[in-house]
Amino acid sequence: MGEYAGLGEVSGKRVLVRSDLNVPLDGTTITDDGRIRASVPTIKALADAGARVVVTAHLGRPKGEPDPAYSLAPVAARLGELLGQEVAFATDTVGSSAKETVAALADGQVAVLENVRFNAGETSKDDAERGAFADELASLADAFVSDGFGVVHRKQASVYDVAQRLPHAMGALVATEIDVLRRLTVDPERPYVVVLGGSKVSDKLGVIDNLLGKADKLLIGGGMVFTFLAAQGHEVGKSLLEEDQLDTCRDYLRRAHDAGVELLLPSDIVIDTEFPSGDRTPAPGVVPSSEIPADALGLDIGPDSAAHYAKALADARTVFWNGPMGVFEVDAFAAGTRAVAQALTTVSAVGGLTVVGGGDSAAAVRTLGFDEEAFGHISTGGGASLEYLEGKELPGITVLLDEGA
Ligand SMILES: Nc1ncnc2c1ncn2[C@@H]1O[C@H](COP(=O)(O)OP(=O)(O)OP(=O)(O)O)[C@@H](O)[C@H]1O
Ligand SMILES: O=C(O)[C@H](O)COP(=O)(O)O
Repeated sequence: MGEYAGLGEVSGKRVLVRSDLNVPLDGTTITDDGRIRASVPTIKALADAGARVVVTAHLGRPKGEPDPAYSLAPVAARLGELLGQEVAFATDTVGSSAKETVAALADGQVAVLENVRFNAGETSKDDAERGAFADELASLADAFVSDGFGVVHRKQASVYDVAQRLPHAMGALVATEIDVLRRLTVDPERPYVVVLGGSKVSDKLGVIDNLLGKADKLLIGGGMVFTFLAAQGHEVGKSLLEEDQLDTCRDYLRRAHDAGVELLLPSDIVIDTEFPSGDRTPAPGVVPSSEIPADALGLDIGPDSAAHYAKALADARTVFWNGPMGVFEVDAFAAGTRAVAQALTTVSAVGGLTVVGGGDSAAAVRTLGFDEEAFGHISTGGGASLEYLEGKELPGITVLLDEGA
């Protein structure tokens, strides 16, 4: 016998758990298992309470049909290691393998269903198509726990529609993440500094709109830098550039100035002539950010900028960081990311709140050898945490709070 908060007695019940197990893979090798580890407590609590736990999750962005490169099989195996118990794996999501696997579960056992995005209904914009797939998912379970914080900003069948079809509860991970992010939005201790980088530039520019009214300083790094530099009229060579966002960046620069928010751009850039690839030895150089050669591309913030950013973070009491400062996966372009991570640990050490959000940012702090405990909170959500900070409605959260659901 055992209960789960919000669901009551779950012993003997089939409980569908939506986790975010979208981890970086090199072939079938998981290069960072942070999201799997973060998903364990909810799955374990349900299994310990005697539930028959059915985990559904996505990996990458397959095109609505099976694609072996995106199979969750290696993830299920790793989950089994972390749970210390066997985890069954269904080779489809709602087909005969899923049905047989779920039917074979005993109380306290766990199964993982194959990548939910192998089904077109999962991400369909058509409510009926999504609903029909959610019906199939829901038929596998008696109750639903939403624990995939990294996907709560997606109105997708396994995140949103399924919650309308089953008794549901918020998982422990989602509850913790929301709790920390609330502390960033409701009266954050100042100075409040936000560091933004990474490569999903247009996805992330939107958050600046909202942060201009909230943060004291905004530090820009990663691929995001070059659209700002281009907006200032600089040559950016072959660097990542989103031409259609130039006006937006100009607007942000002007508004930051008017609002007295320090919007910092790097003064120097680490460049190379090619994007790093396995068979080529990097040939990094450093140039002022206003002098990027036409045949080069920017791959990290330069050493002067890294030192300047570390200084800008030194007196912060609250920091949110999303997106690496450079292509940290390659050592030659990791120094900027390392410097920012180091500066955050210093803020944490003197009692400030530091939050790292984003799959790659979280992976970066771990692969660069930092102790996770040196940060206040490492969020499993990239886009999700940004949309929360933007003040946007998160469908995967509102559906849980909706009494009618
Ligand atoms: N100057 C740059 N040019 C191209 N890519 C860059 C540059 N700087 C960083 N990157 C790449 O950005 C990627 C991470 O960006 P991304 O926006 O996905 O961040 P994230 O922390 O994973 O957030 P999310 O979880 O939202 O995806 C890394 O793989 C890194 O190599
Ligand atoms: O990696 C993420 O941010 C989440 O797993 C969501 O993935 P998505 O951006 O493909 O929806």
